[in-house]
Amino acid sequence: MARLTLTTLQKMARAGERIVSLTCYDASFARLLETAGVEVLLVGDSLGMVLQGRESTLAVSLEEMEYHTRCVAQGSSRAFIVADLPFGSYQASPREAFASAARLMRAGAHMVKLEGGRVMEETVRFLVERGIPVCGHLGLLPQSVHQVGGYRVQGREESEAARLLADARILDQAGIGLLVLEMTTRLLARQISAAVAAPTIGIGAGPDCHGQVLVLYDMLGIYGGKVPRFARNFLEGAHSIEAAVAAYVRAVKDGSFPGPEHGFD
Ligand SMILES: Nc1nc(=O)c2c([nH]1)NC[C@@H]1CN(c3ccc(C(=O)N[C@@H](CCC(=O)O)C(=O)O)cc3)CN21
Ligand SMILES: CC(C)C(=O)C(=O)O
Ligand SMILES: [Mg+2]
Repeated sequence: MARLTLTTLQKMARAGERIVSLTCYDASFARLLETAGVEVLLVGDSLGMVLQGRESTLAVSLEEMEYHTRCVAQGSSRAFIVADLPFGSYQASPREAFASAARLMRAGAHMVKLEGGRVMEETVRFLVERGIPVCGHLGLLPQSVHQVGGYRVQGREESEAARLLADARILDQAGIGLLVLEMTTRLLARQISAAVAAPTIGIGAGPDCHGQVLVLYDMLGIYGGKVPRFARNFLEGAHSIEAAVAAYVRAVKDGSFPGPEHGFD
């Protein structure tokens, strides 16, 4: 089977077919996940928490992201690979972002993801104009955890929701190809999903996004730290890891995941 492209993902979203994504950090899981039907492999800086045991994503280096991106790319032939730009590798300037993004693309990513709204407008344009597809990330921004003061739901206040919706429009206009929405209210995620051209991929953002993503270790129930309420352990009741991932793929496709208990009103 041929490689999934951004164009195919965007067509799926427009046709109402939900996009299925999981985080992935190595070759063996890359093969297993895409064989089970996962379409987007996200090499997330969450690896700082689930692989390295740190309490935030801030310490993850660009070298580490390159290494894991290379591992995932080696094991994958079908999925669309998105790699996180880690903290400190892109915020200072569009040029810094381009240099970092180029390293992830050369490691095998098909798109890079960066956190932030209007402050990233110029950077998104700079990368996209130079041929690097960009995924936005709004809502809870784990790289800003010490500014926000914790991993909390975003957009509950009306002014905050209005700012996030405006940020989504700005990123969309700047040329993002996908948009991750993390830990927002269901209503805000629905409004953003209707307002932007880029397909939205939700994590703790309710069922109305164009797709869903979870941290792999959360959906297999093997993360030792605090597991967010929006995650579900799909290994429970499954007889193998492959079956657990297949159950996740089915649940996202048929809309049964996420349920109300995995979201925020
Ligand atoms: N294992 C793991 N799963 C994730 O989803 C994840 C990471 N790591 N690392 C990067 C970010 C950080 N995330 C987190 C981390 C903790 C909570 C959490 O503790 N949430 C509580 C509080 C909810 C609230 O205050 O409203 C929860 O019960 O969900 C949420 C998201 C999401 N991402
Ligand atoms: C949870 C996803 C969206 C992420 O950014 C990560 O895994 O780092
Ligand atoms: Mg991340």
